[in-house]
Amino acid sequence: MENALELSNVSVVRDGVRILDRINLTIGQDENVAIIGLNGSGKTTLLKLLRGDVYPYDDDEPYSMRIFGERHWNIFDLRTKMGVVSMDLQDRFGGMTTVREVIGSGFFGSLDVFRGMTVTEEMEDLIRYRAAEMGIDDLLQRRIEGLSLGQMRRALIARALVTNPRMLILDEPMTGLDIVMKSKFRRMFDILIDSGVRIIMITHDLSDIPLSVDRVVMIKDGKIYDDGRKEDLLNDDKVSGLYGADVKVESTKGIYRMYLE
Ligand SMILES: Nc1ncnc2c1ncn2[C@@H]1O[C@H](COP(=O)(O)OP(=O)(O)OP(=O)(O)O)[C@@H](O)[C@H]1O
Repeated sequence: MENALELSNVSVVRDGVRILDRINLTIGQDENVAIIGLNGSGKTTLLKLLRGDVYPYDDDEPYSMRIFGERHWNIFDLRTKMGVVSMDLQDRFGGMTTVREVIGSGFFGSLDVFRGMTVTEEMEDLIRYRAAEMGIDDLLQRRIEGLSLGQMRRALIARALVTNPRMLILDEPMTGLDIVMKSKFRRMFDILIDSGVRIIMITHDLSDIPLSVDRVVMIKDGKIYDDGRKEDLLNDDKVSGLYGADVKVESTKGIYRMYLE
């Protein structure tokens, strides 16, 4: 089986600054991964690279990047196989858009489904199915302007899932959620993983990492700082090295927490 991702010696340069620096990263199709690192370390740029929003820097040294085994991708096909939930997406929908439209827009990679696009009965079924899976099927006709953060986030996850992607990339999906909602989201991601969806989660908070995500990739200053199993990397030494501060890490029943000494 081909790997989901294979990056070899890949850099991203913006405005003359090397934001990702000769990254080597392979993620198998059965893996679920959390990507952690300080603000500005390059996590979101990595996501943009995978989505085709930014391109590898054509360095003197050769690089290669394969996604689901392919070197070249039609961006539209790629985006149906890789669902993304990110904070910037949340701000880009107008308040009058309904939950159904938000979810349906996932079929077209757009922010509005009704601009000359046909939503088939099969698509409607999938919209309802994913809405029900996220527990928001009663909100389908609601405009998003009055939604809570948790409801909106669920709508965006349903949107990302509507094309039955192989992989879901979550860029800080728990930011702004309260402790109870975070725990619900963690369990929801575990259920999705059980159902066969693979997750790559970018996060600042170790307690966001679902039980079923067992690999951690640490990014520091645009480089892979460390990469391995959760239980080997989420400890005082490694996390303190990553953040450049005295960090204490604790775990209870597979959920990790960190705090500054
Ligand atoms: N278009 C750009 N031009 C110049 N620098 C950029 C550009 N985009 C990002 N950067 C810089 O690249 C670095 C990495 O940014 P990135 O958003 O990938 O970090 P991040 O790890 O996702 O941070 P955060 O956790 O704060 O979201 C930052 O220093 C950022 O300022």
